Amino acid sequence: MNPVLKVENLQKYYKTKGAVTKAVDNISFEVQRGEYIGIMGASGSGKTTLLNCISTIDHATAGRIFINSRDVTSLNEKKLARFRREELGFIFQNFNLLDTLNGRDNIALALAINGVEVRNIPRLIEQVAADLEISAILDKYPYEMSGGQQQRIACARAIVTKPSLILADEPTGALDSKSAGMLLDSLSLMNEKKEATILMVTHDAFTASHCKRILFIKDGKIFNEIVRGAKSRKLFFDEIMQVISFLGGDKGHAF
Ligand SMILES: Nc1ncnc2c1ncn2[C@@H]1O[C@H](COP(=O)(O)OP(=O)(O)OP(=O)(O)O)[C@@H](O)[C@H]1O
Repeated sequence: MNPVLKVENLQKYYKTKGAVTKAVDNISFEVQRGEYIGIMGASGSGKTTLLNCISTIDHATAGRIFINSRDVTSLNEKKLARFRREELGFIFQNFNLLDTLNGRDNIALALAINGVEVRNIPRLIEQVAADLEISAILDKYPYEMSGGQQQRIACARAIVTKPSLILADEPTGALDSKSAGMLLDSLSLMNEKKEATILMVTHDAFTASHCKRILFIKDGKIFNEIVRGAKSRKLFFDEIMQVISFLGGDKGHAF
């Protein structure tokens, strides 16, 4: 089966005042359907640049990115906008819910924008809410929800359109540890129950320990890769911390 994501010799250089920064320096990797992959690395290592290229928000300097076998580096802006809507789901650090809509309508909007028939929308929302165990908060407005609850609505919004790939940028960054735990449970449910393919950028070793595989980025290159396999989450966490200390991060907040 073709990978959901194939990154091939990706490079992204920034030129500022005569100097060139190689933010992404010849990175290649693949993500298979149903994977839950984390990207870790110190501040400035190139994680966000890599994610922005994959999410088609930024243009690569060289190399190719295939999502569901489509070369997104060759699509024009109009096709990209449609591609993003149909094939990608996004979870941001700051939730990005619309304040004037309740949870249900925030999720409904994603479906409506994708052209889903109005009569099918309530059923799809009930289903995703049951799967992610958020039925009780659907009628709340964002200001009535905790950060963790908002982020779980954002998860539902990201997955309800059945995207090929869900991209999460520091999804636990703005959450306290209890809310982060709830959100991580939602992501694991999405991955296990709905076979969602998730790529998540994070600084945090606890967050990363919920992934099945982690790529470590250093100076724009892949420095190391570790796979959870049959290991417990705790053992995987210890392994992540070992790589981090090798890379020079501190213990409390990973990098
Ligand atoms: N628009 C830009 N113009 C010039 N240089 C940039 C730009 N964006 C990022 N960079 C540089 O590219 C490198 C990688 O930055 P990037 O934001 O991808 O790192 P990161 O790993 O996501 O860091 P952080 O964890 O702090 O968000 C850094 O050296 C950064 O200064």
